[in-house]
Amino acid sequence: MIDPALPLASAGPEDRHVPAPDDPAAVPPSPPPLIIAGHGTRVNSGAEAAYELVDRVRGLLPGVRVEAGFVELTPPTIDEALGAVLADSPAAVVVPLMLGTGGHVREDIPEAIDQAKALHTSATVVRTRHLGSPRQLIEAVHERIAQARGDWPAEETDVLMVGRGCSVTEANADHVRLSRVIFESGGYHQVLSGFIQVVRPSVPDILNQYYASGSRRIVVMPHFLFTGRLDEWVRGHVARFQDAHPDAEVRVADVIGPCDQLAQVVAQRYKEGALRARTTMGSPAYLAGLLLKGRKVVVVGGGCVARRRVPKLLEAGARVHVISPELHKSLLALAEAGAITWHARDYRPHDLHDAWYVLALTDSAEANAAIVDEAESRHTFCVRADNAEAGSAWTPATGDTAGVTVAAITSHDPLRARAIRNRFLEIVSEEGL
Ligand SMILES: C[C@@]1(CC(=O)O)C2=NC(=C\c3[nH]c(c(CCC(=O)O)c3CC(=O)O)Cc3[nH]c(c(CC(=O)O)c3CCC(=O)O)/C=C3\N/C(=C\2)[C@@H](CCC(=O)O)[C@]3(C)CC(=O)O)/[C@H]1CCC(=O)O
Ligand SMILES: NC(=O)c1ccc[n+]([C@@H]2O[C@H](COP(=O)([O-])OP(=O)(O)OC[C@H]3O[C@@H](n4cnc5c(N)ncnc54)[C@H](O)[C@@H]3O)[C@@H](O)[C@H]2O)c1
Repeated sequence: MIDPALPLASAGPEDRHVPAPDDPAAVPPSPPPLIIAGHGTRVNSGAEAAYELVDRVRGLLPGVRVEAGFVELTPPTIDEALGAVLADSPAAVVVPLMLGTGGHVREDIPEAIDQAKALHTSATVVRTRHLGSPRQLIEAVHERIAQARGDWPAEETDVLMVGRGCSVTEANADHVRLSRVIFESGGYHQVLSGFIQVVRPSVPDILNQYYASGSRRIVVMPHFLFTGRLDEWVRGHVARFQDAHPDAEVRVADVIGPCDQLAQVVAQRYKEGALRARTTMGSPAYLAGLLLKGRKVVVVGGGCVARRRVPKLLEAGARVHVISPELHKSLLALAEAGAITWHARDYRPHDLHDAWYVLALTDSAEANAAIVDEAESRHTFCVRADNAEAGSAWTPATGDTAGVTVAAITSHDPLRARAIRNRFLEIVSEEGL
């Protein structure tokens, strides 16, 4: 039976489906939006600082939609902010704006993501690592300590690094580790850790310990992102200590604040997450294994890209015709040996007659466009080396080992495909799979 709706003759190039500008296939996918997942605060200046940071991150990520959501106290909530972006985008990246790995990172933020995803089930949401203590934030801490220290020499200054304190041991241990890093990289007399809640030693514990050991110049560094209640509590402890010990001097450093370094770390986390979001979505290409044995393949252009691809076509047993006024040395050797057929001239219409697969590999955009047009009209898959989106096939990075061919294909990131292919090959031989 013949479906009357089907054309009986193959469509000419003029009938090709040209994607409309609003067709999602016509435009490259936009980068996933970023949700900065903060804690929230009752203190207005803290909330303002969080939004100042959001603006700074926007400056570092042009073209990316950047929004904020909060665990509590400051609107909107993380699931509200995430839900709003998922209404317009198939993927999003959530960066926890948290220094440590406490309950917010482990439970509250994942729960908020699950809540938003329940309403957007096909969405890809990547949650990145928390901020931790990368180089930029250590630098910011040293700057805050230096500002507070003023004219005190570093080696005569004792530093109290104040962490929030929580019920997750690893998070508290990370804070103690950070103090060690600050000590070794800052040249201070001593650096000890104290906590504002849940665990000890407390801020007064350490201040008293410092005093008892003879310290009289102490910088207290509230290791928090923005001003808020915790920061106020630290200042309260210090004021009481000062009243009781007027012969000691204690200077309280500023919190990290919405500085450039913090914005850079958030942007860096976002980029890691955006890469994973892409990975989760995969390449837009459908990967098939072509059995080319005895079938005609036309390669137009005989330069560097052809030199890389022709040997693989020959390994698959294809009858390779290369059309090109000049040939790369290694291809010339293949032509002389009779392994390929060389047509020593420019591409001409009808050159693709009888071809099963075509590669447009010239360095002329006009020639490549004409080749793709002819291939389209013949319904023959065609790679276009200078403009992948205009072709109808992409070449994966491939490699052979132990009776298997592995292939990796990305989306316009051939060097990454190559690196992944290489790792695949290593895994196959290392693990004897
Ligand atoms: C994997 C590999 C397979 C192979 O070729 O066998 C491959 N490209 C490789 C290398 C490579 N490609 C480029 C450079 C130089 C640039 C650099 O150094 O960064 C190098 C390095 C080199 O040449 O060493 C540049 C480049 N590539 C494409 C464009 C045009 C565009 O994106 O629009 C441009 C810009 C051209 C320009 O500027 O004009 C397009 C494509 N390249 C693809 C495959 C397809 C899908 C890949 C995927 O998405 O996973 C796709 C989409 C279509 C296609 O061509 O089939 C192979 C490594 C494997 C191996 O090492 O064995
Ligand atoms: N897709 C990829 O992996 C990839 C990698 C590198 C470069 N490129 C791009 O692909 C194209 C080819 O790259 P290359 O390094 O092989 O270039 P190249 O200069 O080494 O080779 C181009 C070949 O095309 C031939 N040619 C030019 N006009 C022709 C015509 N009208 N008909 C037939 N043959 C013609 C030339 O004689 C030459 O042999 C370039 O546009 C380059 O920017 C793509």
